[in-house]
Amino acid sequence: MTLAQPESVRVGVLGARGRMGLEVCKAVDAAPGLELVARIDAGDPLSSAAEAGARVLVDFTNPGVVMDNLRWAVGQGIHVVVGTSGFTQERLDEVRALLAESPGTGVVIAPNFGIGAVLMMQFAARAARYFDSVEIIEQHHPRKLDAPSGTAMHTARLIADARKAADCPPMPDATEEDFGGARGASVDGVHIHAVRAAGLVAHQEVLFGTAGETLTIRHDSLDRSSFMPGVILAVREVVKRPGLTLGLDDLLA
Ligand SMILES: NC(=O)C1=CN([C@@H]2O[C@H](COP(=O)(O)OP(=O)(O)OC[C@H]3O[C@@H](n4cnc5c(N)ncnc54)[C@H](OP(=O)(O)O)[C@@H]3O)[C@@H](O)[C@H]2O)C=CC1
Ligand SMILES: O=C(O)C1=N[C@H](C(=O)O)C[C@H](O)C1
Repeated sequence: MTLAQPESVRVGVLGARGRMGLEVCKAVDAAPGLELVARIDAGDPLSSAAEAGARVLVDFTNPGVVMDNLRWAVGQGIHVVVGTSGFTQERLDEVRALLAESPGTGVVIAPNFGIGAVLMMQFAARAARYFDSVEIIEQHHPRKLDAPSGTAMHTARLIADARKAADCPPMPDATEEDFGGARGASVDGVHIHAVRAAGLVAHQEVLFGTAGETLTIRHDSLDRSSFMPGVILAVREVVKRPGLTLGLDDLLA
């Protein structure tokens, strides 16, 4: 008697020739139970993913095209794992509205698939209420298109929410003159400083300060392989989770 094998999950990668896309194709190819059926990059028709029978698409493209990809995929009932940055509240609301029209379809959007980065964000949210000041310094390779990074923006929002919930007063800051953005970008009241330099991959520090002490929480992605366990976990989970899942926190719980 032969036992029926569970069918493998057919996966397509959008942005397949990019820095992340190349790594994701390798990781999907090597993952038991997943089958890489489509590698799609700029200029390739999205319809080739449907023709290849992709059940899940992984998107590592760029903030300018990711919403079109999502509109198409969710319209087809194809689950999507999104790593691409650039997700504002308005964009997330649009994704929720798209999903409401396509019950049963799942989308996971994670600002960062690195386990250490997920923990860094959780720890930062936990610490936020206990310090007078907090600023974020993110550092990336110079070919990154967006600044601040999606991870830094998400961290800032988590910190702002935690401080609001704890009724924290505004952070002390006497700056009156700021020549050309020296204080960085303010996201929900949290300052983010974006560094771009050759040799870097993806790094972030969250610097807390209060009377007589500081706390620095730092995460470094030294290689893009750091993101792969999180991406593969999301591909396996998205087929079981209709609707929008934001971040990896629920998947790791
Ligand atoms: N969530 C996470 O953990 C991580 C997220 N990221 C994010 O992922 C995104 C990609 O990063 P990275 O791989 O470094 O970027 P790359 O520029 O190396 O790769 C993006 C790829 O997408 C291609 N592309 C552009 N338009 C389309 C389209 N319409 N359909 C399919 N492919 C398209 C690009 O082609 P072309 O160059 O010709 O335009 C390029 O090959 C960024 O937003 C980055 O911030 C990155 C690392 C980790
Ligand atoms: O472009 C990158 O490289 C990265 N992008 C993501 C972001 O914008 O936060 C995740 C990670 O920082 C790497």
